[in-house]
Amino acid sequence: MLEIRKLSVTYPGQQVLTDINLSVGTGQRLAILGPNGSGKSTLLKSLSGLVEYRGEIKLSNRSLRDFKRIELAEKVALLSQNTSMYFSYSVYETLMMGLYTQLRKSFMAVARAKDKARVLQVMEALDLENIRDQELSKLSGGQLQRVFFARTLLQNPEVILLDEPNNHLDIHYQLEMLRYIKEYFEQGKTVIAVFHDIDLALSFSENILILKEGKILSQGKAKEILSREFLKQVYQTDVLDYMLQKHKFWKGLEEGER
Ligand SMILES: Nc1ncnc2c1ncn2[C@@H]1O[C@H](COP(=O)(O)OP(=O)(O)OP(=O)(O)O)[C@@H](O)[C@H]1O
Repeated sequence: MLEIRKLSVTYPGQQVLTDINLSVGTGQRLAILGPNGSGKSTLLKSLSGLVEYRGEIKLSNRSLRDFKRIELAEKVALLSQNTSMYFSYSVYETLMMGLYTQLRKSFMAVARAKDKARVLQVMEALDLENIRDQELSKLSGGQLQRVFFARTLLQNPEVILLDEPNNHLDIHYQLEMLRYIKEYFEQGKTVIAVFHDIDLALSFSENILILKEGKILSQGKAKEILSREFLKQVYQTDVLDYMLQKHKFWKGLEEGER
């Protein structure tokens, strides 16, 4: 169980999150939506101990502040937008690093055959074998995103935080990633993900949280909280009208117009 009470974050000269209260049960999935700059990434960063915060964050009844850095890395993994620090490593090396927290637990400080087999399995699932020896600096945006997603999976944490996991991915990989995340859910992992694409967010989870200007505007089941007026208020645009226009195009395809 992840419990957040009166969480506030201030960057120099700017309060970014204010009085966030939230509980996410073990094995639950939660989609976070909200306009640019509303504090979504900052919320994920505070849950992974990367920013200073006021208030309290508890994981399994223990304050995040009481975890040692490496202990927290074993429990919480963040797939973030900022991944440039690994650029001189190969795909395979990066994925092996994802296993680091697991290897620490074993008596041997080297990867066991079982661990290497897991890396190979995840590489295969995410179509990464053909680029296993390439440096990260030479990959496309979508390949990179898959590498970092694979690395997050290999960390095998209790809580997975995904910041726009569908970024750079074509439709095939977006759906593959959703499938993978669902498998995680079935294994009792808590997954919290930030989305800009509302459709993808809804495919990911019926539980949603809407942030605006650093505050929780609403939280609950999508069917209960999303309305035309509410979405207009969140995004300052008629989201429903846009969705219906899109739908007409697909309906036309289905009905053999093209
Ligand atoms: N390291 C930082 N130092 C100072 N201000 C920051 C920092 N990171 C983010 N901010 C500011 O905090 C606010 C919230 O940023 P955050 O990245 O959390 O929003 P977001 O909802 O994830 O945005 P987006 O949808 O554009 O990714 C923004 O005004 C941003 O400029």
